[in-house]
Parts: sequence; C-alpha cells; structure tokens
Amino acid sequence: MTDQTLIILGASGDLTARLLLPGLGALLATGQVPGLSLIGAARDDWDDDHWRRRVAESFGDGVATDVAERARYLPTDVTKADDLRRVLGEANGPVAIFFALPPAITARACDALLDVELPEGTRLVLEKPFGIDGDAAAALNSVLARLAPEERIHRVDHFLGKSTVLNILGLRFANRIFEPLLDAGHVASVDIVFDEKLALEGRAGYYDHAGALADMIQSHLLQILALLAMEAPTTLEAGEFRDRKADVLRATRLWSKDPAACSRRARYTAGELDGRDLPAYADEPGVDESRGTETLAELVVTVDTWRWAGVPFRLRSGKAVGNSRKEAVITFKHPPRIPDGLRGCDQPDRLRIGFGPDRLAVDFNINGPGDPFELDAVSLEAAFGPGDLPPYGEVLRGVFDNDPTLSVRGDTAEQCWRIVEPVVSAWRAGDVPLLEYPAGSDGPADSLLSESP
Ligand SMILES: NC(=O)C1=CN([C@@H]2O[C@H](COP(=O)(O)OP(=O)(O)OC[C@H]3O[C@@H](n4cnc5c(N)ncnc54)[C@H](OP(=O)(O)O)[C@@H]3O)[C@@H](O)[C@H]2O)C=CC1
Ligand SMILES: O=C1O[C@H](COP(=O)(O)O)[C@@H](O)[C@H](O)[C@H]1O
Repeated sequence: MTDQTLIILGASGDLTARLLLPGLGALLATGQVPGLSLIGAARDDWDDDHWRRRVAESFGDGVATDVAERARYLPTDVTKADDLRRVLGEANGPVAIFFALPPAITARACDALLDVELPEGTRLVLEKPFGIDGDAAAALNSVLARLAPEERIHRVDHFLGKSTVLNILGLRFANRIFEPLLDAGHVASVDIVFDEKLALEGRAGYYDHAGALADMIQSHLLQILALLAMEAPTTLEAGEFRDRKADVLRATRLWSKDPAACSRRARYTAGELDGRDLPAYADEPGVDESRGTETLAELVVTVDTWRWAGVPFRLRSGKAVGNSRKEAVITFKHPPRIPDGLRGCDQPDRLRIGFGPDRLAVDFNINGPGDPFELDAVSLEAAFGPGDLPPYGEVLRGVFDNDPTLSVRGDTAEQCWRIVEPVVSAWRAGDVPLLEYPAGSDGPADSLLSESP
C-alpha cells in the first residue's frame, strides 16, 4: 500500500461537490487507490467535521468511509504561499494537487507555489478553461514547467473521461465500415452540439467571466473534434495519442476570415423550462450584465488537412435550452447518382454519436412498407455500454496511475485558444451581435446549424 495525498484547492465549490468527490468515491470503491489521504482547502471557515460530512455525502453510503473519516479541511487562501506551505505540510507521501478553482485563481495559486518546496513526484491537476486566453495559457504553461515535468501536469478535460466520447476511438478504429467514409470525399458536415437544460445554477462567480465559448467550445467540444478528426494512432499510449490530437488542433482554424460569418453568440432571457421559472441570465445573482457574457455559442471551423479540407465542423453549446441535445452528427454527401425510379431519398445519411443519452445511430434510406421504389428514412440504433467509472473517476485514475493520456498537453491547450481567439476579439469589439433566446426555447432563430434538432 502506497500512501499518497490528494489536496483539493476549491474544496467548497460546485465542481468538488457535484463531480469531483463522486468521481473519487467511485474510483476508491474499486480499491485501485489504497492508502489515500484527502485534504480540502478553500477560504470558507469550515472545520474537519463539516468537510467530512460533505465528502461522505458525495461519496455515497458506505463508500470509502475510512478516507472520508480521516479527511482534513484547512481554511486557506490559495494565492498565499504560506497557506499553501501549511497545507502541503499536512500531506502524507506523494501529493496530487487538484485546482478546482476559477482559472484566474488557479494561475495565482501556481505563482504562489513557485515559493513553496513541492514534495518529490507532485502531480498538478488543472481544470478547464486552462487560462483565460492564449497569452494567459502560455504564461501558465511557463510557470507549470518550473513546478513539475509535463508528464506530471494533468490538464483535465472531463469529456475525455466520458466513456461515450472515448467510444469514438473504438467506433472509428476498431471497425472497417465507418472509417473509410470519414473524409471530405464523403462527408458534407460535422456538427458537435452540447445544449443543456441546466442554466447558471448559482455559478456566476466562475461562469460570468467564462461564458459558453470558453466554458464548453474552447475546451470540451474541441477535444471531441480532435477525436473525430484525428488519424489512427498505432497505440493509445500517451505520447502518440496526444500527438495525433495535436496534429488536428494545429490544423484547425475558423471557417472564414470573418468571425461574424462563422460565429454566433446569444444569452437567455426569462422563460420556463420543465416547469421551472428561470430568470433572465442578466438578472441572475452575481451576473454583471455589462460584461455581455454569452450563454450560447456557435462556431464553424475547418480542419485544414488532406482528409478534411472543405468540411465544415459546426460546434455549438448553450445553457437553458429546452431540447437537451448532446451529440456529434456526421452528415454524409448525397450519393453521386440515384437511379431514376427510386423516390424519397431526400434525407442524407447520418452517423450520430450521442453523449446523453449514450447511443449510436445510423440514419439512412431503405424501402418503407408498400411501394418498394418509395424509400423511407430509418435509423439503426445501439446503446453504448456505460463506463466502469464516471468521467472524474476516469480522469483521477490517470492522475493516480501517472498516466497523462487523457489529459490535455500544454501546446494543445494553447492551440485551443488560438482557434477561438479571432472570435473572442470580434465579440469584444461588438462585431457580432449578442442575440437573445427565451430560457426553455431551442435557442436563437439565427443559427449556423442548418439541421434542426
Ligand atoms: N461546476 C462544474 O460543473 C464544472 C466546473 N469545472 C471547472 O471547475 C473550476 C471551478 O468551478 P466551480 O466549482 O463551478 O466554481 P465555484 O465558484 O463553485 O468554486 C470555486 C472554489 O474556489 C474557491 N476559491 C476561490 N478563490 C479562492 C482563494 N483565493 N483561496 C481559496 N479558495 C478559493 C471557492 O471557495 P471560496 O470562495 O469560499 O474560497 C470555491 O471553493 C472552473 O475552472 C470550472 O471550469 C469543470 C467542469 C464542470
Ligand atoms: O465543464 C462543464 O461541463 C458541464 C457539462 O458536463 P456534464 O458532464 O456535467 O454533462 C457544464 O454544465 C458546465 O457548465 C461546464 O463547466
């Protein structure tokens, strides 16, 4: 049994309670991380008992009770080196430091760590968005390089821990029938959509500074794009897998030189969603309306490679959307020639990879009942098997195994900012209007996604 310690900076936050601790509980329940101690740190004036109750509630009944009972909480300002030194002084064995903090605070905490001696083998685990823009991401990478070697820096993107997202690899590279068709010769467009019913949910402190573009598209959806567009790696070992993803993101740029033509931004107004009356985003507690933060973003990019040049990849994510649509849709070109006499072949073939519900569907045209020359659109569906672990459990397994495969490499994090930066500048300059949509609706009418949900 190897003793080690997980330190969670931002222990009182939403991420820690809702996703990180349940993921850790599920991982601990497998017995794969024996000897773990847990330390929580945030500015809140909590004590050990308060933190232990939160940990036990998030783990669930009877899960890793020894870890919950021994957990420590230290009131901490993570931007102060003395506070961080005190927290590290309580740790046993090698340490993993999880920054469950808003990105600007993470950067300040890393600066503070430069004045602290870190135990041998320390792993640094950073949340998305990585930095607040490209310059900040580059600066943060320089600081991190002084704190730990790249293989011990885990830039978390929990979408890479979702079994449905990882299924893209199996679907593409362990089957003969789809992969030969995935190129500009056959594919008309690729849509990656993550529309949520969730609204702000009390997260103004973080979200009002990030917005949908940084919160979802610059991070999660570009990672999905990388998996959908990458060349086949010979192995899923970290070095090669991350190289193939980096190839795609380096080749990705906006569809047009005019950000107004290839981006949309919008914000929800008051509305009703599943019986909940939601206030307008601008009226949510903690929101500064003058920031003009978007709650829905769309972006069209091209992956400028031999395989994909000319295929639009349309990325979209929105909050408080009535129809929770979470999927990647590959739309194929029409067949080059349909014999005269066959009717009803208007729908293009589509491959749909659902991220909730987790399902795979192939839409195509076959004989319907009755007239054999009249075709109907049908869908073949399969459910993806659930993963052993929730996404954060999967991500943490990589951290404890010292395996960075599922984390985002430093250069890739900077590329993701490079891709969205012309849009960020155009939005800041007011070149793209901030549209509105009622909460509970399907989003703004002026959408870049031609296909209706
Ligand atoms: N919530 C989610 O669904 C997800 C969040 N994330 C990422 O997780 C990160 C955190 O988000 P979230 O948990 O929602 O944000 P919250 O605002 O809920 O939590 C932020 C945490 O940081 C702490 N904090 C802030 N400043 C300091 C400081 N100077 N010293 C010590 N603690 C500090 C806060 O405690 P206090 O202010 O009391 O000190 C709080 O515990 C973000 O980068 C987000 O992108 C990623 C995936 C999903
Ligand atoms: O990172 C984030 O992801 C969630 C959506 O992910 P899910 O796994 O909870 O479905 C999103 O709601 C949140 O705004 C964002 O920060």
